[in-house]
Amino acid sequence: MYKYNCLNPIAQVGLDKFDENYVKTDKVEEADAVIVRSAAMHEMEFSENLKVIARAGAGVNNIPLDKCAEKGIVVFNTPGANANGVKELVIAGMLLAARDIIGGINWVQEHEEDGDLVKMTEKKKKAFAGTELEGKTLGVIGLGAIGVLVANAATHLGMEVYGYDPYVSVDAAWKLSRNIHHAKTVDELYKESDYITIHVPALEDTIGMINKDAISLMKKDVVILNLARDLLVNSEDMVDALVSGAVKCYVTDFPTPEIAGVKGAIVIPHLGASTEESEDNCAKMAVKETIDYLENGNITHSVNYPDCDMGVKGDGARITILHHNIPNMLGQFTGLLAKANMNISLMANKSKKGYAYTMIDVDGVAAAEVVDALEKIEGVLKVRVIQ
Ligand SMILES: NC(=O)c1ccc[n+]([C@@H]2O[C@H](COP(=O)([O-])OP(=O)(O)OC[C@H]3O[C@@H](n4cnc5c(N)ncnc54)[C@H](O)[C@@H]3O)[C@@H](O)[C@H]2O)c1
Ligand SMILES: O=C(O)CC[C@@H](O)C(=O)O
Repeated sequence: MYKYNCLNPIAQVGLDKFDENYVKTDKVEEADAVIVRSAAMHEMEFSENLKVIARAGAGVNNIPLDKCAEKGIVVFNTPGANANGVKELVIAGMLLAARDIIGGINWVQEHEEDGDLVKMTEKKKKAFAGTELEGKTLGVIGLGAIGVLVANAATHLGMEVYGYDPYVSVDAAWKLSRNIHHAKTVDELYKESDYITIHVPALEDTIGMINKDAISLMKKDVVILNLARDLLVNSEDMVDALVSGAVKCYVTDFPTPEIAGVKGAIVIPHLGASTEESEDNCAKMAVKETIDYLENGNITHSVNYPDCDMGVKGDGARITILHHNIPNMLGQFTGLLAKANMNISLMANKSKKGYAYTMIDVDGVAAAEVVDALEKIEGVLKVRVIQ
């Protein structure tokens, strides 16, 4: 029996995938698995029992990845599961920036009781006129799951699109329309674009990347969209740019006291992934990853451990070992098993940066003293036996 805890509301269609071997608990300290959306986990203490954290979403900057890795907790996310929801909100954001749709709707609401609303409308509407997206240039920073969808969709709106991503995956490159211009530097993208949208994770080298220096390279009246993370944009520099008119409009999915209420800022309350479809997709993927890890030890879409898959566990025991990526670990594991006269039927070992994962299928059961001995090997972080 496994216990799971949800730190945020998670779509029921995903939780329904947990069968009778799983029970929901409100006590995070007794959970084997935690399913989370945006809840901040950096200050949390993790119990020895916690084996997996599944982020029903893409961004993982709310989770202390290294602390989890050191405690032998595998963290998953759900790549691409909410990408379409975000793409559609980016398109909406560009349209809201291009025309004063919000101002117009607000005006109608203010005058909804006026008897001569129809006549007033025809006089007033020029105040809310705008421009079209067709023919304008869009720069997309980050060509991952969301960036590719946004870039491709924008070409269908008749926009000229530049994409920048020095680390683009082969998979993403295959999906990218051939009409997208490849920006070799982000500065080139800044210079060319009427609209700029950013779709990168919050990392050391991306935090604050949209700052006064970057803005100084952009066209005057540029529209900037940030549905990725607030930290990517230096808010002080953005407020200055909106006030001076260097940036015409800043569309953000992250309300902060500095930016909310500034003229030219369109501030959305983190709704990028808040669609029925995205929430369902994320929940289903997060639960599937969790079950496969708990029951088979397989890792798919982890952000702090390597992916590693040996299929469905067979009749014998499966020993899984999370450990540091250092020399002679495999030799020590197999040596111990050989000494205990245990036969290995299947084995896999994968590494990712400083961490590694070894899966070993043995015939029969795994003796407790062997497990104890494995746990004592220096560099081993967690040993699990799935019987
Ligand atoms: N508003 C929301 O509700 C919402 C929803 C989903 C994702 N997000 C945010 O959007 C981000 C992107 O999501 P995704 O699903 O496309 O992720 P992804 O991992 O598929 O794509 C990220 C892309 O950024 C690229 N990248 C990394 N560093 C870069 C750099 N310095 N310059 C240019 N490109 C760089 C990577 O190569 C990758 O292709 C997430 O990390 C998350 O923070 C927000
Ligand atoms: O869970 C959410 O609503 C937001 C998710 C989003 O920020 C993400 O990074 O996937």
